[in-house]
Amino acid sequence: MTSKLILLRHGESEWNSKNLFTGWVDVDLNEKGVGEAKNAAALLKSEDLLPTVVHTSLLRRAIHTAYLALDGCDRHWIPVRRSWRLNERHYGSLQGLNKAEIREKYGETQFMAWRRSYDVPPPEIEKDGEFSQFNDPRYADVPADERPLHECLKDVVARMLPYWESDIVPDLKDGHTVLVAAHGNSLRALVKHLDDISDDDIAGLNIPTGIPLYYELDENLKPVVKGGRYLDPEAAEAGQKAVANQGKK
Ligand SMILES: O=C(O)[C@H](O)COP(=O)(O)O
Repeated sequence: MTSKLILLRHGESEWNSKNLFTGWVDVDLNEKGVGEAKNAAALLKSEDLLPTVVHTSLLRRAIHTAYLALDGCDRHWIPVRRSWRLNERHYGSLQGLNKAEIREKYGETQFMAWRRSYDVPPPEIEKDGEFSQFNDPRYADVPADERPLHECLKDVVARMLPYWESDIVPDLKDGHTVLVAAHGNSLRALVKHLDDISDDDIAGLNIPTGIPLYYELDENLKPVVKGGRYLDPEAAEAGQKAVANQGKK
């Protein structure tokens, strides 16, 4: 028996369009992002891929996207599970800063090391800084020494995988069609795991906003088709290029 897993990065956010590093800052979708989330619903419906359970992060852009995508295919009533472990990568002291300005100031190599290297985290954020979430009540249950002040992708893999194993895998094994509505880098971490992508090669993988990526998984929860399948491959390719080029304008 195979399992059905749908990964969905939130639609474009207010800060995506302003080209700002976002990370754990809780910004909402912009109008385009709302449209993308509604379009994701249409894509799911057209393939009869109707989720029976949804997992989201604790950030409103993913929560809002999940709601719109589910509402649009009449699945607004399914069980929802949320975890900080699906949050975007914590972008440390870069949160709130403009990507093009950071690229200009530090150069392409450092900029890309912070964005896409596997194990170079951006600088730590000050705990009480303007864009810090250290004292946000939604993370009160996360032990203080596990509440990140910055993260590289390796850190995201380390905090996301326990949730995959403890909460998502059991739903897949129970036969659910699982929707994971999350973020560019938490989904890169999950795709790295699913497709067994090397630490070097993951640098080249970008996830577009708002386009469902469907994986059929075998009994060992390995993809039947490596890389899965975007429900709108053309739009996904354009979206991936746009993400790759962020900071260049
Ligand atoms: O947190 C952010 O700024 C993004 O949404 C993900 O950014 P990245 O593609 O620059 O890693």
